[in-house]
Parts: sequence; structure tokens; C-alpha cells
Amino acid sequence: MARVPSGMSFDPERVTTVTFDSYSTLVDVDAAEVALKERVDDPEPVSKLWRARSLEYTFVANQIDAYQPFYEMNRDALQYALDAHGVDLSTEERDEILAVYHELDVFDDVREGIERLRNGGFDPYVVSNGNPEMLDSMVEHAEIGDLLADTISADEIRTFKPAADLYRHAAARTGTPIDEIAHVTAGWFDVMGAAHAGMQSVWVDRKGSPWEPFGGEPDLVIERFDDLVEALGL
Ligand SMILES: O=C(O)COP(=O)(O)O
Repeated sequence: MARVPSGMSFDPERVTTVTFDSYSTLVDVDAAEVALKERVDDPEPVSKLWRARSLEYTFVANQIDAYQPFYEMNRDALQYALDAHGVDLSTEERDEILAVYHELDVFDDVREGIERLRNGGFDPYVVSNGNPEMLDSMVEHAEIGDLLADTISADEIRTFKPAADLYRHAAARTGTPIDEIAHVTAGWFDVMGAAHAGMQSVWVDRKGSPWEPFGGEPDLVIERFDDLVEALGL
């Protein structure tokens, strides 16, 4: 069931285009932990620090003009997480772990949900921090290439979420007024960034997580993509 947080309003009538975040929304980044398992005794904290640092690097990069492709952010963050936990791996081993990003598992509701949106007349796009090579392999592995209108990468303007410029760039690329876009994401910072830029924000909360006390609420909260399909009246 979709939840509309109190005081917030999701307006389905205004939506013509739906944009999706990729990592943690379409594909499961927690699966990256599996790649660590074979080489690290206690993979969970390493995986968590890796993921957290990747995102923190993107936030800092926006502020200090230090863009590098998201894959390289992940590479540096993995190195840091391993160092912080005293794990010494060769470059080849680190590369193998990193490559898991090319074949992350797709969530089971994704294909059907996007298909129903598309059949209902909405244009589905991906708007992601991932660089184009990552997005190509993500789309191929998730087998959703036939459903998407396009993928839009932070790399096109060398600026990461949640900078408003990236959402504005995405709106321009889709040819849609920004307030006619619903942005669907599991990332809290991405919910805030999309809303700040003028999109309607849809938070995918698959695990019943608490929402953030900071930064406003999503316009709509869904557990599965079907909930969005219903909220859009399809
Ligand atoms: O890893 C992230 O959440 C950032 O990448 P995304 O924009 O595709 O989500």
C-alpha cells in the first residue's frame, strides 16, 4: 500500500514522466556484500562503510569541484573501507569486488512495475549517479532496456545528486516540465534533492525504515513499484 505522509500531497494528475534512481532502487546494492564475503572475514561493516563513503565522496565532490565517475568513487571508497578494517587485498581482488556493481540483482517488482507504467502512458527514465558504462551494464543485467525511454547520468554534467542542477538537467533531457516529473528513489538524499528541484518525490521504502527527521517528507511512500502504479491510477 502506498502511504501519503500527513501534510504532503502526491498529485497524480500532474505526473507525465517518471524517473527512477538505480542503485538501491532498481538494483540491490546490499548484494555487494556477497562479493566481499569470499575475501573478508566480517564483510558487513566493510560493506556498510564502503557504501557510506561512496555517497559521502559524491556529496563532497559536488562542493569542492572534485568530480570523478561514480565507478571511481566506488573504487576509492572500497579502498578506504578495506584499509579502515585492516584488510589488505591486491588490486586484482579489489577490481573483482568492484565489478559486482555491473551485475547487481534487480528487485523482483521492477520489471512489471515499469512495464505497467509504460503501458499506462508514462515515460520511464533512469536518473542516476552511475556513469554511463555502469548504467549500460545495470540496464542490461536488469533486462529493462526495452522499457526505458533513456538513462540520464550524473556524468553528463559532472555533478551528483542531490544537486538541483542534475534534476534540472534530467527534466530538460526528458523534455518534461520539472513539476510533471515523479522521481522514484530509495535514497533519502535523492528524495530531498528531487523535491528541492521541483519534482514530486516518491520514496521506495522496501524495508519499513524510518524516514529522516530532517529535510521534509516525501510526497509519496511506496513499498513496491505496484504501489506507484496504483497511486497513478493505473
Ligand atoms: O548509489 C547511489 O545511491 C547513487 O547512485 P544512484 O543515483 O543511481 O542511486
